[in-house]
Amino acid sequence: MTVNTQPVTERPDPRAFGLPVVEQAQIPAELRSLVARVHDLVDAVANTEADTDTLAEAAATVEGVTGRLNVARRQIGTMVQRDLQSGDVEYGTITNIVSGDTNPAAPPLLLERTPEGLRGEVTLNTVYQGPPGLVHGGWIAALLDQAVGSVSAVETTPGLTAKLEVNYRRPTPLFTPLEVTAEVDRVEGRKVFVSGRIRAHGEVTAEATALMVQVRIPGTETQQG
Ligand SMILES: CCCCCCCC/C=C\CCCCCCCC(=O)SCCNC(=O)CCNC(=O)[C@H](O)C(C)(C)COP(=O)(O)OP(=O)(O)OC[C@H]1O[C@@H](n2cnc3c(N)ncnc32)[C@H](O)[C@@H]1OP(=O)(O)O
Repeated sequence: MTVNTQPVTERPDPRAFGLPVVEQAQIPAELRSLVARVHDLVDAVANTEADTDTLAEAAATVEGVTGRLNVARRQIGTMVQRDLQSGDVEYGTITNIVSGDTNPAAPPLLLERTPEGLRGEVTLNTVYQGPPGLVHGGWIAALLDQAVGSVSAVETTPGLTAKLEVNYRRPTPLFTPLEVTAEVDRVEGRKVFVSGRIRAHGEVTAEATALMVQVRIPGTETQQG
């Protein structure tokens, strides 16, 4: 069910909360490349059995690079503005652990609008491993939290997760395309009831229901209840 209760023009601008906003197109290609290289680096480090000389040399190199990058850091809470294929505008935290554009630890999960809600595909490597060969249950919850939070933000207004219930139906495999979907089920005042699921090979491996509570937007308290 699509619940367009909030016209795009009324979506809150994070700048009104004092948060800096970066347009997605303004993220330098060089930073995107660095994020991808470091994403691969984390996987390499997690799995390497290289000799100790190589490990020591790599540690020194990485330490040096880290120092050079830390000379200029973003403000905490910096947001990224994304233009979805549907024409909608979405805001997200730029270092968001699941979807953040500049976070090498993010898989990342990229979501697009569908007639029902949001949909994305992601394949996870051993960095996200819990049981052997399987995705960590906390990461399954993180993917679902992100999907339901985003669908609530895109179809209504942004909120915080008040409650998230996850049912783990089947093991969720690594190195397998995972389809993540989410939709808004109903809205009651500031409460947005949402649901989401993860499928592997077309079969549901995990599903969630959640309650998002919309952030109070200054000047709209009476309309929001
Ligand atoms: C900051 C500005 C941002 C601007 C722009 C943002 C753009 C972002 C865009 C896109 C992002 C999408 C991606 C994100 C995805 C990830 C989401 C997360 O991981 S969120 C982090 C984890 N969650 C928390 O840390 C919440 C901690 N909890 C709280 O802060 C509060 O408890 C909160 C906000 C949830 C509610 O507090 P209250 O004071 O605003 O509201 P009350 O009056 O307590 O509740 C409102 C209604 O909800 C019910 N309610 C609240 N919690 C409930 C619960 N656990 N179970 C059942 N009902 C609950 C209450 O009973 C009440 O219902 P009745 O109006 O009386 O009918």
